[in-house]
Amino acid sequence: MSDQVIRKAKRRTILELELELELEQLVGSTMTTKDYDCSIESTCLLKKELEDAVLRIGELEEKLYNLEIRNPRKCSEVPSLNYLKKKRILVTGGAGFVGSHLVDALMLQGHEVIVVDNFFTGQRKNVEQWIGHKNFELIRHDIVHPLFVEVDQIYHLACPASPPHYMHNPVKTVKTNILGTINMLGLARRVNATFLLASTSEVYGDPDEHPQSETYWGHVNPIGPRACYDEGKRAAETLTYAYANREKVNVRVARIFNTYGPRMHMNDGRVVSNFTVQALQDQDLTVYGSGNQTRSFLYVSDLISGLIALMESCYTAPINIGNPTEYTLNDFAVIIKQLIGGKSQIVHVEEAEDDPQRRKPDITRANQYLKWEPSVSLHEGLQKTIEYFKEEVNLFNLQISKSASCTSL
Ligand SMILES: O=c1ccn([C@@H]2O[C@H](COP(=O)(O)OP(=O)(O)O[C@H]3OC[C@@H](O)[C@H](O)[C@H]3O)[C@@H](O)[C@H]2O)c(=O)[nH]1
Repeated sequence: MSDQVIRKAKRRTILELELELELEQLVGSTMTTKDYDCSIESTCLLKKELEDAVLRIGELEEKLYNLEIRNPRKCSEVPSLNYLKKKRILVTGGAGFVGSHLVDALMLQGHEVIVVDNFFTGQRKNVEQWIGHKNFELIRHDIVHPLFVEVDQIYHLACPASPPHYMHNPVKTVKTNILGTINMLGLARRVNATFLLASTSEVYGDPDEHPQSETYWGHVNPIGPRACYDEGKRAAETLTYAYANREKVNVRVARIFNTYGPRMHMNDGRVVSNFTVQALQDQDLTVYGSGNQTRSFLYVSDLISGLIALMESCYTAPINIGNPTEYTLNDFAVIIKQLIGGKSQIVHVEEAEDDPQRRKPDITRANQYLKWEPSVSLHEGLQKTIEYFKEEVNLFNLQISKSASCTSL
């Protein structure tokens, strides 16, 4: 689906919300006028009628949604591949931020894609452009339970990736990484599928080697607040190579560094979404700790090309996928502020526990074996991300004023 079509759909939603809001304000003002003339009973009656109408609208919206699912929508054109080239591909976590961009790319190549997501952080709207397409299937399923599907490739992305999200339920995060990965590796073994694990730069912990190359073993606090994710992904890597060595599963391991772009959730909690949304709302940009810690930021389309190149390669050892241009968080806050403008100030708040102090990928391997390197500059990637968040913030503000006007009725 093109950016233009997405933007058009969003504009339509905003327009619809604006209309609803106007209508509600109109009804509200009618009520206030009537309030003076009518008895308390008639006001209550009106309120009841309005509540019934809201319920009815909800029912109709649900019916509309079901109809939309039954009637195939107009999806983007995809090439028709012959049976030798066309693959059946499972993407776990395919309704998430990264997963849904991967799904778009695979669908646009003409493959059959099955998305499995438990919708903890994934969102149906990220993949709804494909619902009804003959090459696409969406399954609500939690991969801590086994899954039986026939596929040629598995991209295993399922797991919350933002620190506040993965810390929210650490036991569940560990279960997803261990039981979920065992289930997906078991599936890969049964159906002889190539398995790609979305691992992370967090396996290096708070690194004492810089930049981080794949041969570095890491520096992780095994009982700290980040351990559920860091150790979970380390265990997932261990399982992946155990299945590769003992069960002859064909595996790939991508160590993904900080990635950003459209479809990040407004409340994602990671720095790109936090700073951008804060700046767009004229709120202070919250730098955790001194702001001297560093990160390097990869635009999501670059990550997707790296993941696909890895899956299609024969390279089985872990490989870093990230952008090697490093920024301090202080500098990054200034960049966001300059791009967005507004009245926000940059403030320093409490440091996050066990926050890695320096992070920058060594991408020599990706360069050498995948001929991959990032192609989108930070400036270009941030412009696209800011445009996306502008629309999200507008939508959010409309929803807030809508619910405020409902409550005041
Ligand atoms: O509002 C904020 C949010 C974050 N930060 C800081 O910004 C830096 C980056 O934080 P993020 O939460 O975006 O991401 P982190 O680097 O901590 O973790 C990420 O690492 C790589 C991926 O695998 C995961 O997406 C995620 O775990 C940290 O130093 C953090 O303390 C702020 O200063 N302010």
